[in-house]
Amino acid sequence: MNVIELNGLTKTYGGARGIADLSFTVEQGEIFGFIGPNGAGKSTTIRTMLGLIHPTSGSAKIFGKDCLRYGPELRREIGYLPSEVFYYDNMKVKDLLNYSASFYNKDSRKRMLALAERMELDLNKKIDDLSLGNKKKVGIVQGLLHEPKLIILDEPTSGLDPLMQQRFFELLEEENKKGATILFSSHILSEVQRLCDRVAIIKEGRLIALEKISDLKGRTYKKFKLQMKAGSDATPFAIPGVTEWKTAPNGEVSFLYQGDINDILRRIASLELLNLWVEEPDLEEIFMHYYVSREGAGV
Ligand SMILES: Nc1ncnc2c1ncn2[C@@H]1O[C@H](COP(=O)(O)OP(=O)(O)OP(=O)(O)O)[C@@H](O)[C@H]1O
Repeated sequence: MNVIELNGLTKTYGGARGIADLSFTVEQGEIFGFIGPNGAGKSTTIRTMLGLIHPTSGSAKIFGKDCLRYGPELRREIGYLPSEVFYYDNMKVKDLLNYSASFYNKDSRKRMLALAERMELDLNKKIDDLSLGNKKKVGIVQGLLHEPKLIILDEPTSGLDPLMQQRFFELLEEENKKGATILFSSHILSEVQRLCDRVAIIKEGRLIALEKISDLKGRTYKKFKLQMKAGSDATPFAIPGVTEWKTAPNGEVSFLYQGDINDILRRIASLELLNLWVEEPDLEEIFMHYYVSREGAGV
């Protein structure tokens, strides 16, 4: 079953680009990464999905229901962590969380205590006195309090230290095992690599790729680094499939390659080399390729 379904979703802000013609689905039980550089349109997409802003055209459905028409009903089933959290600073953490819990027909007290303990959040502190990372934890507990079926996280880890990030990821994995579907928006690519099954890549408001993480990592790209003898000719590498071409003053050359591995090895064999390395690129390097250009060789 599709938990999220976007069809040609478009939002312009007074003529300026927000998002354009976005279509993708997220299935029940997935941890889905939503990746893009700053200003790509991630928050706009999420706010439209939550029924908080009106799309200019196209539609967004959650659990098969239109996000605008059924907004309030759907939001009860969603845990949302916005990229920036704002609170009434004078409140105590527990008062805020109890207030949030009162919107749902569940007794969330036990869950609140368990989540707060897990995330080392002091419920008796005033929100005013909390650091940025601790405020983020309030948002996390608030978002997960009602055991939502869909968890939408917009840049969730900013401000969390590495230990807390780890705890948070474990928590998300547990929620996912219990059946929650998760949409995780980020520009930090290693997070997506660690947690997600599939990823949508968005750039300048448009979807530019939709991939399984395993496909992205496994078969598509290899990273070559080679040290050529001085004065060697690099033209054998001016072929489609070679991107991210970089040269260093010591004659070292590196590039990403996508294509028939025999083809590139024959070209390498035609050169006089001092050294050669073949590595798995990390996702960062692969995504950079998407961000910068989708065409041709970089030689
Ligand atoms: N309220 C608004 N009014 C006008 N333009 C907006 C508004 N909100 C977003 N935009 C524009 O829409 C585009 C997408 O912005 P959005 O905040 O959705 O991107 P993002 O991927 O979430 O970026 P970031 O990672 O920086 O938060 C940007 O060009 C932004 O300037």
